[in-house]
Amino acid sequence: MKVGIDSIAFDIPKLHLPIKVLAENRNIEPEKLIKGLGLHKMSFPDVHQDVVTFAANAVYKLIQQENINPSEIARIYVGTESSVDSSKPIASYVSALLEQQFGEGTLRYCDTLDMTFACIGAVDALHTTLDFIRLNPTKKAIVVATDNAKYDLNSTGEYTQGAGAIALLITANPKILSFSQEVGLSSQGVFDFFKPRRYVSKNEILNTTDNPEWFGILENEIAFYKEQPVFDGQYSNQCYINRITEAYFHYKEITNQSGTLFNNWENILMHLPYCFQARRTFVEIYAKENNLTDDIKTISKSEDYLEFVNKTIFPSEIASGQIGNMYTGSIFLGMLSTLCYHFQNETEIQDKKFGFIAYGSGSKSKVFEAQVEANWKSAIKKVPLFETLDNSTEIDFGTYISLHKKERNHSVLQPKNEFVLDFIEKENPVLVGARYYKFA
Ligand SMILES: CC(=O)SCCNC(=O)CCNC(=O)[C@H](O)C(C)(C)COP(=O)(O)OP(=O)(O)OC[C@H]1O[C@@H](n2cnc3c(N)ncnc32)[C@H](O)[C@@H]1OP(=O)(O)O
Repeated sequence: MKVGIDSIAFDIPKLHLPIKVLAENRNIEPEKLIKGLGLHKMSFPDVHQDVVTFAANAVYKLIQQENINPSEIARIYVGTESSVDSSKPIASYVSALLEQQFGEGTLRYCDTLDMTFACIGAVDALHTTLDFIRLNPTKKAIVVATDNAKYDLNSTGEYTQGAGAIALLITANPKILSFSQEVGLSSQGVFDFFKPRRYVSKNEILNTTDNPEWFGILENEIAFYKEQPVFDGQYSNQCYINRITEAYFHYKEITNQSGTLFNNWENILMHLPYCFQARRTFVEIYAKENNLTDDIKTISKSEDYLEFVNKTIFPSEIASGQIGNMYTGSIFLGMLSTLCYHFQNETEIQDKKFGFIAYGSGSKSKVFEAQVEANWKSAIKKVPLFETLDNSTEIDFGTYISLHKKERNHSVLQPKNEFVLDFIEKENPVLVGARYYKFA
């Protein structure tokens, strides 16, 4: 029995800052970001948007697009590393919002859960959900990746920022992709990128320029939740390369393949923390598989490698360069970008294989395969990815800074037919920190 993705929907910020504007304001050569890292636009959430609204809107669109009876959804599993609460999962916010629209009790028998492992959490949610459908082939399940990839101002991560959610309907006999059961793995506990919970004094918090979100007061101390990670960029790249290379060769070993594994893949879908991460790192695997002994920089600039990248990796980069990092959603955004690219170009990819190379800091990589199914075109036709990107609204540098510092009281764009953040409770002691949402 085949199990995989039957339908896809997404929700992303409607605002972006052109990367050239960010570069000019940070005294960085724009060409470094555009030609060196492949960045064009950096999407940024409006005042009324957060990881809950992205997830709820993506799932709501998926349900409407496929005309699903919400009471038939057996599980909603969220992959995220931007949770808004240390106990209550985003999935429980999503099910409550769906019940607001479809009626109380409609999701009472739906299993809801969040999974966290940096950028690979949604791939973990996908794998456990594929197994669930293998055991329960008549059921429908949803996996949603949602994140806000927010970095400190002036950091090397700042130009890679982005946000949004991708929802996947997982069923037996799927229309779009069916997945292999085997998964290549590599994991090692490291500190390349993480988000420590910090307890700081009231003075420190009042003097910070970050405008962190507060969620609780412990006598003279304030528990402070910071959205931005602590990270070492170049070290995180090295961890990424080590893990993906080990997981790739582990997959090759457990599937008993002796030839060049990636030659079986029409496209390669990797975690893209920024647009060119895949092309800049896959070259290590490419060199090993082809027994190339030149230095990596020379191989990465070779005509053969560039031709290979254009065919296998470029389609996944199109959306990434316009949105930025989506953390858990990035690998699925690359997948959607690739499918929309083939649909637009009328390429026939039925029965072709995609290779997935996922990474989460901390660190873990998973490598696995999927096959394109017969009805992929009818399903992808419904997903307006490139049209949505073309309609994004440009903001200026001052607006970006005010959004980053949470200094604005009003949205830049008026919300339209979507779930929005209404308010966060600050007074009532038994509800302090509770987040309230509505459909606007
Ligand atoms: C979160 C995870 O998934 S872990 C894996 C990735 N880590 C992250 O995303 C953490 C956050 N990000 C970061 O810290 C940084 O953005 C990094 C580490 C990804 C990139 O670091 P930077 O120091 O900005 O860039 P770096 O020096 O590595 O690369 C710049 C590229 O632009 C190129 N470049 C520089 N100037 C120019 C120019 N004027 N014209 C064209 N290209 C240029 C460089 O040659 C280099 O490309 P190459 O190595 O392919 O030749």
